[in-house]
Amino acid sequence: MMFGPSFMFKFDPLDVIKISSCARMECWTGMNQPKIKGRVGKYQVGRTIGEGTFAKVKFARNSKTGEPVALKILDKDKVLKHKMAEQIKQEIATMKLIKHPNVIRLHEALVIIRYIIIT
Ligand SMILES: Nc1ncnc2c1ncn2[C@@H]1O[C@H](COP(=O)(O)OP(=O)(O)OP(=O)(O)O)[C@@H](O)[C@H]1O
Repeated sequence: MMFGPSFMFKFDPLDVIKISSCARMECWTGMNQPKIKGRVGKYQVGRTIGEGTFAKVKFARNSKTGEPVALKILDKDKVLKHKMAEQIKQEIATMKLIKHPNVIRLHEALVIIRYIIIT
């Protein structure tokens, strides 16, 4: 297959992973013996700690600082099916602005870039 100027890349903004401060005591007490199963960027990812309607939440640890975090992987198919993309984008934008000791801090939202080649 030849790739030329008639091809373009379309990034899908829905493959999102959210990294927040972890609100579970076990995240902090288990910090010294984490069962790390994989890696996403600078985060070492461990076991699943919760599941919601649209996402699975896993224990993770910032490999540079050692800080435990909650890594939330959104289920793209469910998000699309329930037309929740706009609401999730809005939630991310709002959470980034909130810095309060009693509110979970959203550290970052990573877009997992995949591409579809359009001819
Ligand atoms: N920052 C966090 N720290 C620790 N545990 C978390 C964190 N975020 C989510 N969880 C756990 O993961 C579960 C699923 O979270 P999620 O945000 O996907 O859904 P939910 O808020 O419980 O419900 P819904 O899907 O209806 O919004 C939570 O119930 C909680 O147990």
